[in-house]
Amino acid sequence: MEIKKLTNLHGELTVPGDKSISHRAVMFGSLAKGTTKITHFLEGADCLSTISCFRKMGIDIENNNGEILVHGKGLHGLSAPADILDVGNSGTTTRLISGILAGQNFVSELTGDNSIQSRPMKRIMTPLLSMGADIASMKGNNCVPLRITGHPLKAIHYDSPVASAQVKSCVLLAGMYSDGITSVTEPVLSRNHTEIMLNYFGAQVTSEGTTASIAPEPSLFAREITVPGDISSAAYFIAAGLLVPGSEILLKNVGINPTRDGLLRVCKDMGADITLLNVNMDGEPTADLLVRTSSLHGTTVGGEIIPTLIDEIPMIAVMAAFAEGTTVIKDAKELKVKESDRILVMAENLSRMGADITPTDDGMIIHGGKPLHGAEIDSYQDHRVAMSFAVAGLLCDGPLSIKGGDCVKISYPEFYEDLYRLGE
Ligand SMILES: O=C(O)C1=C[C@@H](OP(=O)(O)O)[C@@H](O)[C@H](O)C1
Ligand SMILES: C=C(OP(=O)(O)O)C(=O)O
Repeated sequence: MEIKKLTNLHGELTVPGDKSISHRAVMFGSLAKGTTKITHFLEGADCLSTISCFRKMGIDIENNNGEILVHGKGLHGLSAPADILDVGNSGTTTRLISGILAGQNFVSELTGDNSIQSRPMKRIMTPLLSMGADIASMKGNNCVPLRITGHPLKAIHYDSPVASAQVKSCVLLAGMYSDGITSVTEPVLSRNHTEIMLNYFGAQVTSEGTTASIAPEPSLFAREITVPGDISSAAYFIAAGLLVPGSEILLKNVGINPTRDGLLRVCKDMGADITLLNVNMDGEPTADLLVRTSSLHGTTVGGEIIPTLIDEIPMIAVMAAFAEGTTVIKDAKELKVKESDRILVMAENLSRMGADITPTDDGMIIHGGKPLHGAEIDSYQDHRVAMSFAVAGLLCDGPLSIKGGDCVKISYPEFYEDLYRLGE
């Protein structure tokens, strides 16, 4: 994939629906009674994997030109899949569905692509096993393929060693099939879409600080859900709008849930000109983001903000390379266990472009402002890496190409079209 140069970016864009919220809408809609209607659903490969898994468990899911109808069958309405469930590339599908499968009255098996087969699943197996679940890694390496023999579970309190919404959600979902109140405390608050949406469907979920609790056996009822634009997808346009000279873009209806909006706070620290318009705080908060070219400087990103921008760190690393001064990213060890090792992959590729970047054990140090040249970038089939370097390619000197650039289909199938449209 060759990245075309753009002189400036102008106009309006509605980014696709939030990936985390799209997954959850299909899952919870499947477990609710009645028909859930989802608009602005993200038709990326990850969310299509979630749809395919629930179809295999007997849920009728219609896709009418992007409007999704999930004909839910209630908490105990799933049926045994005839076939192995394919989670594709999606960590969210794998970890959330495992919590649901642990409480069913049937056996299921999950598998996925090479990347997902090397991502850690012990983090969900540990709490599920302590709830009495029967879950095993079929290769004995704590990764997928997983085999789950469902049955009723014991309620637990789980002190999670990682701030992970996937772990938290897995335990809360298993808690729906348990014999009492199940709760999870995490070291730092992670995204809370599960808590918000399960309550909307009729479950009783409470949150206090970094602890979320759920009551068992909820009656979930079908809902209408409009998925906000994904701030993780908006991130590439925020960065491009800030960095490409003479740009002004309006990103419409972007989700700004405080457990997801860390990127906006970091951009502000770096000197960005971003104005929030039409802020709507009902349910999942949203706003239109007006982004204008700004001269950026380095910053330090670490601590409690990390889970609120974890998927945006590849883009922040590229922004830091074009900003003046030093940026330190720390407390972000989780980057090593995403679709690729995002610390090493960002350091390798940015170095190829001539950036001054040092990977560390839990992040990276970037001395920005050096002129960057084009290079051949390897995405390692990681969608966030590909999109971050597409933005870098607009700005560097000379041509930039991305190996495996079509992996953007995981979270943003129309990414290149949207980018080039704003540059016309
Ligand atoms: O719950 C979710 O929807 C997600 C949680 C995060 O992962 P972790 O829970 O592993 O931090 C994030 O990186 C992922 O893209 C989506
Ligand atoms: C880490 C990501 O997703 P998942 O964990 O669902 O594969 C991501 O989208 O950046």
